[in-house]
Amino acid sequence: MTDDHVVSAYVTDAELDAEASVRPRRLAEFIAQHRVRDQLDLLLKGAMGRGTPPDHILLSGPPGLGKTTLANIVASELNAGIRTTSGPAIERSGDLAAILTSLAEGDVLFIDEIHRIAKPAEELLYSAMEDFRVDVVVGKGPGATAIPLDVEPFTLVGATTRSGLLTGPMRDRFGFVAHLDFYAPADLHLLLQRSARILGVPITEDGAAEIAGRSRGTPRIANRLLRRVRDFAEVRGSGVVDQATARAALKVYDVDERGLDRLDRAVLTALVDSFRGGPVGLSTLAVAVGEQSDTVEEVCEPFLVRAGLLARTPRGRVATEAGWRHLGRTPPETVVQQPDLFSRGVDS
Ligand SMILES: Nc1ncnc2c1ncn2[C@@H]1O[C@H](COP(=O)(O)OP(=O)(O)OP(=O)(O)O)[C@@H](O)[C@H]1O
Repeated sequence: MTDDHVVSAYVTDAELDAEASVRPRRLAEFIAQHRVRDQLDLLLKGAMGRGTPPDHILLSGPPGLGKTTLANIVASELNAGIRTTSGPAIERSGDLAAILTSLAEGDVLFIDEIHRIAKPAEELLYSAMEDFRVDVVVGKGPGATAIPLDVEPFTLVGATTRSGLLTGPMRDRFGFVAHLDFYAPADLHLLLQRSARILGVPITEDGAAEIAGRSRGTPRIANRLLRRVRDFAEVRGSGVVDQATARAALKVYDVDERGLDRLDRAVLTALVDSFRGGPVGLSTLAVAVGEQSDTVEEVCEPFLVRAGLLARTPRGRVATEAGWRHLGRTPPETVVQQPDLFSRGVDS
């Protein structure tokens, strides 16, 4: 899914070049996620020492946290070539066989959204991953023949936002599985300073902190907000990204101090003001804010739930205590308590 709102974790095609300019190329430049970085470092160095390709690698986690970046880093660290494709792009097993048989020894094959690969292609991938060979079936019915083809030893890097949708046999074939988690504000602060340095944007400590706190734990959003604040600083300010500039710029884009945008706040406000905090059904809530149920469910709710501002209960959506307080209201005594997953600083 792609959409263009400023705090979306998804990338638009128009942004790809802007993203590429700040994308880390080596493991040492990859900010935070220390556990994953350490484990990958060992895996890659071990394999390089032995002169064999490392185990296949599965990266899971929400969009915008660095899976594509890590896949490219794996290839650079191994001094290997990389071929990139995605699950939905592989419609027939023949498409995948063509890619696999054209790989050079030691290449990295990166398959994004690997949970969306078609079943016949997935089965072909099993033998390629395990035995470095594929059986390509030629013809149909009783006359069909399987032609075995060799595949050069390679490393598959699979990325998925929905690891629960991967089949057991697929998951079992990855020797290394890593989960990327949301970034703590302190890590996004470092990331923003690095990006600002690369882009030649002067940024102050409090400017970086202001943007980091509004970035929903997601590097992609942090980098996007930095680009928007830079525009504001250059057009209406002195060119320096400081706290006041960041606040003024993000007000223009309707991103509040927790990273909620206009629609997120509309949902929360409707829940609190029109339904006394809920519970209320999704479709009723969607009508109240004049949006499709899908948009509320897929675009707003995942963040509101993760930020501990809204809870999904069997009886409907409810505003949590933090949700009431975020809008500056006093919650009723019976309100749902919900942990705030963002401010805990996961995995660092
Ligand atoms: N740890 C990190 N350090 C520095 N920059 C990062 C880090 N993680 C992500 N980024 C930056 O954030 C942007 C998004 O990262 P990336 O494209 O790798 O995310 P993704 O998880 O593959 O997202 P998607 O699932 O949408 O493909 C990139 O511009 C990348 O440079």
